[in-house]
Amino acid sequence: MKTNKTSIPVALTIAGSDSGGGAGIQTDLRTFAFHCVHGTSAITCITAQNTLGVFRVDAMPSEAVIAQIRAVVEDIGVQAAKTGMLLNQEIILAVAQEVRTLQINNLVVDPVMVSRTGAQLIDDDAIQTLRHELIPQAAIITPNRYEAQILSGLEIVSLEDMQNAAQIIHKNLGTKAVLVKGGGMSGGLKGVDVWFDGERLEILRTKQVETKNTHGTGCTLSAAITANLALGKDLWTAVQEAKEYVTTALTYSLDIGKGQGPVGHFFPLLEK
Ligand SMILES: Nc1ncnc2c1ncn2[C@@H]1O[C@H](COP(=O)(O)OP(=O)(O)OP(=O)(O)O)[C@@H](O)[C@H]1O
Ligand SMILES: Cc1ncc(CO)c(N)n1
Repeated sequence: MKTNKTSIPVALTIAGSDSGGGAGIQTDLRTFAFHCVHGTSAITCITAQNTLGVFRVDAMPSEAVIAQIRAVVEDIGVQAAKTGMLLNQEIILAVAQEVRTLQINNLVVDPVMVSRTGAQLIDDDAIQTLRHELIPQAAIITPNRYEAQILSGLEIVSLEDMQNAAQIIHKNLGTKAVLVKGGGMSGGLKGVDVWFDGERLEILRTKQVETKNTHGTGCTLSAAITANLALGKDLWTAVQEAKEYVTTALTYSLDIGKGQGPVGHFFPLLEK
């Protein structure tokens, strides 16, 4: 039997491993697969994590992160890439240098700094390096409420605050577009995101999904944007379709573990 020689877009995720499979590398690769995009990865750290929390984090040596990125880009090539949990200043610097040297385009930076519950995940030096070295190379960054507060210097409680923060971040940080995510907002703003690209200020609204199982929403959203860019979609279309994807994944979220379960990606199969 002859094999089908399939040409397929390729995306790269530079992120941490989540042993519970709900966020990080695991959900990124799953998201790429459900977009029919071949997923490649550079692992930055290994978390011992489940639906209840993160119990241990081990960083990879920055040389190992560099080697993974080079192995993928120099042989296979990537149409788009995303960064997730980069953990420390040394890894952020290494990633920023590789992105520059290898001329990785269509870069989506999910600036994982603070969890949706408000806990800071990386130290202050690392935040400065993310801000000055990596974010200026991004096509889009996707901060949650708390990350947008750090990057803009604004306290964010209202939709107007989200809009102002998106504009300040765009002006000060040199990224092409900003999506401030509303998962950490209260009341009717949960699920409302704000987009700014220097010209258009848009509000992405969706129905609020009533579930405690929201683990991995941020990773899924940025991975879906990356997959859509790898497929050749423009940035705004990539974001709109990714927002629809994460909303559907939330409505199919998985009731596993004793805490916050992950969003569910199997809906295209379940809906058949
Ligand atoms: N209950 C909800 N209903 C609808 N949309 C939601 C809900 N919770 C989060 N979202 C959406 O999920 C996406 C991720 O946003 P969120 O603010 O949760 O990111 P995050 O904090 O980076 O996520 P994570 O928990 O993975 O770290 C956004 O599009 C947000 O609007
Ligand atoms: C590995 C990893 N990356 C990102 C997040 C943020 O959701 C997480 N909890 N774990």
